[in-house]
Amino acid sequence: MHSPPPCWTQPLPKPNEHSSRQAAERQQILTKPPGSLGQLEQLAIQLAGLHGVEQPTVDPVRITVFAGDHGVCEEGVSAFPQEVTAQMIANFAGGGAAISVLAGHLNASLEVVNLGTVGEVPVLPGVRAEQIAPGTANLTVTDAMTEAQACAALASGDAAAGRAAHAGCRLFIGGDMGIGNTTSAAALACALLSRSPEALVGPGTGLDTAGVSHKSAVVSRALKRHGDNTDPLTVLASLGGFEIAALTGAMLGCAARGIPVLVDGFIVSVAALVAVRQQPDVREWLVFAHRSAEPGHQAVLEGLDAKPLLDLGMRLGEGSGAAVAVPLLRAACELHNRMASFADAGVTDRDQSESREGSP
Ligand SMILES: Cc1cc2ncn([C@H]3O[C@H](COP(=O)(O)O)[C@@H](O)[C@H]3O)c2cc1C
Ligand SMILES: O=C(O)c1cccnc1
Repeated sequence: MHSPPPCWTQPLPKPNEHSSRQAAERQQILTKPPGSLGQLEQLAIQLAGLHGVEQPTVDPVRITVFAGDHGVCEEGVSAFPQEVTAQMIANFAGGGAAISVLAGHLNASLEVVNLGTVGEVPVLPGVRAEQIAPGTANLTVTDAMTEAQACAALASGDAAAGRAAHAGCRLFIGGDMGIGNTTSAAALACALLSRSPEALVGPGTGLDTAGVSHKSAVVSRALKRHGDNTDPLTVLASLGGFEIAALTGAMLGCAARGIPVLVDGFIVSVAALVAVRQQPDVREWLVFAHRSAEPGHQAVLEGLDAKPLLDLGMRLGEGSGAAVAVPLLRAACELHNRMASFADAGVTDRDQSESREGSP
């Protein structure tokens, strides 16, 4: 009997309202016009509530990249061949991938979880072999995963959240690697948001216009086969991927353990959408890092009522867009924790001057 990890159904913790209130009050006494640090103020207050402290920090940061292959690649939906998934796992371990460089630059710990690739992956440092199958099934023909496989992937993600908690991490970034996964993510988003493939399918790694049309038709066939079921586990198993399901499990697992998640681009946001449909309370634990250039991302962000911090035209995945936003979260915390108050710095506050002006 396979079942999803406990975070799939158990109540998730709420942010600590007392700490957010304390942090909001602190923002009012720092030596700046109230609100002048814009979104950085809201970020510090949100992180304070999530960590249950007046003065939050996001370090140490954990980045976990989940990798898996997609059976739908046999429909010709990616500009790149499927063997790239396994090759990139080796590149993550070797330090040459974008996310490897960013993790080193940020002093964040990086782990890679291989959930199953067509190409063989040797034993590599930093790569966990958690093979479910050598890839999902072709989702135009049959369910991408059995429910047992989807549950195994959710559990892998939850276990990654558990390792991050055990290591004392205060911020989690999930990344994706899987050639063909923009097709799976678009199909999931169409099913959950009741949108047409034409609205959500994009070029992924670089399809031309004809390629995008073909990919839309592939997603249409998948949706026809799937039907109108919107149960999150059913949709995930039918149209998802191992790495997408693991990302969903990781986000729920992080919320369950009180770890905020910095959400990357299109793929990770779709995994977040699945998580939110299952457990709406997970939403409060998510900070959205960037808007991907993959056109479907905007609709997914709207479905999550999310306003991302950055819009850099990035469309890589791997957790790279989230990694790039880490310095903003660090800056928000540093400013919040280290700026002087009006009283401590001997700077006249607005109310003080008003009361002086008002006095006879
Ligand atoms: C060298 C390389 C590195 C990547 N790193 C992330 N992706 C990203 O692109 C893929 C999704 O796009 P599509 O659906 O068009 O295949 C995923 O593997 C995603 O992680 C990469 C893609 C390539 C080619
Ligand atoms: O935004 C993403 O996550 C993305 C976009 C294109 C290709 N891979 C990932």
